[in-house]
Amino acid sequence: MLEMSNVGSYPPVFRQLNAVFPQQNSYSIEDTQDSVPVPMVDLQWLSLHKLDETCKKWGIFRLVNHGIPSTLLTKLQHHANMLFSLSFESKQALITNPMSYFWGTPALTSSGTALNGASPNLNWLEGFNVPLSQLPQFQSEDPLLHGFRLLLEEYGRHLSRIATTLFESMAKNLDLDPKQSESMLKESTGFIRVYRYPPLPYKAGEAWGMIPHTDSSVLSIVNQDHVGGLEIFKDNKWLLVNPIPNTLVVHIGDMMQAISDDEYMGVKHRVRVKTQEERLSICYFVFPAEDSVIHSSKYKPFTYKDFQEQVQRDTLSLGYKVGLQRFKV
Ligand SMILES: O=C(O)CCC(=O)C(=O)O
Ligand SMILES: [Fe+2]
Repeated sequence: MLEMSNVGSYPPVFRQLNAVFPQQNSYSIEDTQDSVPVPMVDLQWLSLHKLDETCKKWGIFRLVNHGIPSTLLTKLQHHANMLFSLSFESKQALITNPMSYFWGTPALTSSGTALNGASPNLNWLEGFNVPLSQLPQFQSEDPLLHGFRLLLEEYGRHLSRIATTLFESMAKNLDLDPKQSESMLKESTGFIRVYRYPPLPYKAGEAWGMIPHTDSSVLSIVNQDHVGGLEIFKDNKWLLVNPIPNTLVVHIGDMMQAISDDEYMGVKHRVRVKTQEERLSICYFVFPAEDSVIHSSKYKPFTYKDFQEQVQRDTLSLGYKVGLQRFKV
């Protein structure tokens, strides 16, 4: 149950309507959403065939036997929760370069600041952006932050191992040009985003933790807590991807979709917020090298930099990302 004393930890924009917390959920996820049997992929006993089929049919899968100790997952979640529960002002002061603290939108500039602009869509979330390759530069005397950094580094090493194994297997399945593959996963392009989705005050009406989108990444790997709220758009329905302990959720990102010539398609997803419970998720994204050209029979040649700039323009002018459609041949 949410403590009123925690309200000072939320960015002010999420507090103004917080005078009264509702006693009951204004809606129930279970009423409107089915839980969906997203396929499981076992990393230890990886079946290339199953992986291929799942990427083609779903664009998303659950990953088990990933080799991340459950104690690391628990410790990281615990640390993230402690950091989020600090006051808003402390987070602004403590989460500094190369990390950044953002809220209201998951769309960030390349330096990690929130791209709020004129966007009419307030996403009900706050987060820490962590560029993994720059993390060693982050120095803090604060023991909580120092511990957080060490955990992120350890977690980042696992995620980079997992993303590499998955990507190499996908590249084999798709018979990708090794030159193209080489620029897709760079040590320098791994990011972690740690999100907290505050509870949605009853009076705030409709708001999404994250509005519907596909990810701009090559691959994204999501570690969600027990609360739930991640939904995917499949067969013309929004379906809940309920949390399963020690199980990650892997998304095919736009860049993987492009180099696979749309054989693997990312699935549109969103995050629903609850009225009484906040949700934590820890997401890893890997992107291509900025300047390497992405070739595809379905899209005009473009670099990830071109793509990101287009996404930023659309986010500012329209309030959402158009994505790969902008590059269709
Ligand atoms: O928090 C989540 O579960 C999903 C986050 C997400 O979709 C994203 O950052 O792109
Ligand atoms: Fe996403």
